[in-house]
Formats: sequence, C-alpha cells, structure tokens
Amino acid sequence: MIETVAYLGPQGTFTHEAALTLFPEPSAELVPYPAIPDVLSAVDRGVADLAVVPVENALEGSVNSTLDWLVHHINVPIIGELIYPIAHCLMVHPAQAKRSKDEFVRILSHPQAIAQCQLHLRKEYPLAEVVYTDSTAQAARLIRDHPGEAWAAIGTRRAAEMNQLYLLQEQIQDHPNNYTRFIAVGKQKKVWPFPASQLKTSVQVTLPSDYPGALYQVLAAFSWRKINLCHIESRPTKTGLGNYFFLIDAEIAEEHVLMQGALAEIEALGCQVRLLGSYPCYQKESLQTTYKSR
Ligand SMILES: O=C(O)C(=O)C[C@]1(C(=O)O)C=C[C@@H](O)C=C1
Repeated sequence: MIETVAYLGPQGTFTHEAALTLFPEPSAELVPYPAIPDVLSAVDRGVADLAVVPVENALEGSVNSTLDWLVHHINVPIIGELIYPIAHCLMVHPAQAKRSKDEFVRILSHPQAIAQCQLHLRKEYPLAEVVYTDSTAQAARLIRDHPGEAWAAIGTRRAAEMNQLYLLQEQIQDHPNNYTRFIAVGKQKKVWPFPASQLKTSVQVTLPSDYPGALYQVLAAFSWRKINLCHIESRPTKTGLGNYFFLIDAEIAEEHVLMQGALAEIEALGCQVRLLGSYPCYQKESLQTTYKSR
C-alpha cells in the first residue's frame, strides 16, 4: 500500500529531502503543504497517513511551531526521527550570475535558514534587505520567477537544480556542524528497513502548581534509574503568564520497565504525563550505507 506523506513544501525544501530519506518514492506519495500547521493537521484529519516536520536545529534550537502544534492542536504520535545535515546554498537567477556581491539588493529565505547563515550574510551582504519566505524552496521559486531582479535565495542544492538557478556559493551556514532533527508523525507505527541509532521516548509533563521542587523530583525519577535524557525544554501552556509544561526526550523505549517505573513515579507526584511517542532515531549518514543517496 502506498503511504501518503505530508511535508513542508514546496518540492526542494530540506523537509522534502528528509521526507524522501525516510519515505522513498515510489512506495510513498509525498504531498507538499505550505506551513507546519497544515502538514501536521493533514495527518490529524486523516488526509495524509504520515507527516514530516523539522523540530530542532543545531544552531537555532527548537522549531516552536512544530512543538506547539504537536501539543496543542493534534493528537498524533511521533513515530520516527531523522537527523539530517543542513548545507545552505546561495543561489541566483542565471541572468544575475555576473553581478558582484554588493549589487544584490535582497536575500530571500525561511527565517530558520537566514538565522543559520546570519554571520555570513552580515559579512558578505551587509546592505542587502532580508526577506522572509514560508520555506527555502519558496525563496528559490521567487528567484526563478523574477529574472530581472538582483535577488539571491538561501536553500538546498536540489532547489537550485529544480529551478535552474545558478549556485553562487555552497556551505554558507555559520557553523559546519549544522544539523536539523526532523520527526515523522503518524497514527500507525512504522517498521523501517534500516537500523536505528537509538530509541527515544518523548513525554509532556505538567507539574502540579503548588509543589516546590517538583521538577527536581521529576528529573530524579529518571536520574536514579540511569535513564539518559537527551532534551528538556519548557513551553507555555497558553493558559496564563508563567504557566509552562516540560517536553522531555529520554533515550529509552516506552515499554522498558525502567521507563514505565519512571512515568508511574512522576504521575504519583501529581504531574500530568502525556506520551508524545516512542520511536526509532536515524542519522542520514548511517542510512547512506544502507541506501544509495537520493
Ligand atoms: O524551508 C525549508 O527548507 C525547511 O524545510 C524548513 C527548515 C526549518 O524550519 O528548520 C528545515 C531545515 C532547516 O533548518 C531550515 C529550514
């Protein structure tokens, strides 16, 4: 059966590349959506079987719209994770390729991509106006559609090729170790044909309001069981100023007896615990040894 996979499009985004890696065509049908809430809602409404969205970048941190939509608006578990290398390219229309750097008046891209290249932009294009787009591939399309403008876009090499743009520069991200963590969500668990680098469980924990030291006790429940936490973050409950819940990622499967014990102990403290998913994690590099790069 062909699975329908929603992703942040259009074609040529980093999310498209991540989705192709996790769900290769033709066994999956990849469907682009213009914004993260649309992607996640598609799977929640049953219009798509699965969805792929960015959740964290090594340079810029969490993607808040993913976290908030996942927690507040849908009820679909995380079923997999992919850590994908992010190499940003600067691309222009071929008609503009002979211009010198200081002639480019606009740099277009997704805010995350602009933020990941901000040192480069300040140094090389200090006078250019930055224009935010819904995705990096959207920026590439705008360049394609405006051949007469001295504009440049930041995005994937794939987007440059798809739109027949000229690559001015590659690897313009401010730090070489630029990775984004993508998650796949879906109502059915998925068995991938490649080995996972680890298993993770993500939980949302809301502390009782009148319990001094509650967070310390929550962390202790993991700590004395030697459960490694790889991510912890607070996000607003949206019920009032100062009201937060915690998102915790643990390097263990949900079914593991130690995790079951930790979750029961946290609930016994009076915390609300919601399981967001227990899933395998993959790295793009280690998948390349199993599958040919696409
Ligand atoms: O615009 C894209 O190409 C995306 O896939 C979005 C996105 C993000 O939101 O983090 C994905 C990976 C990179 O970190 C930059 C942008």
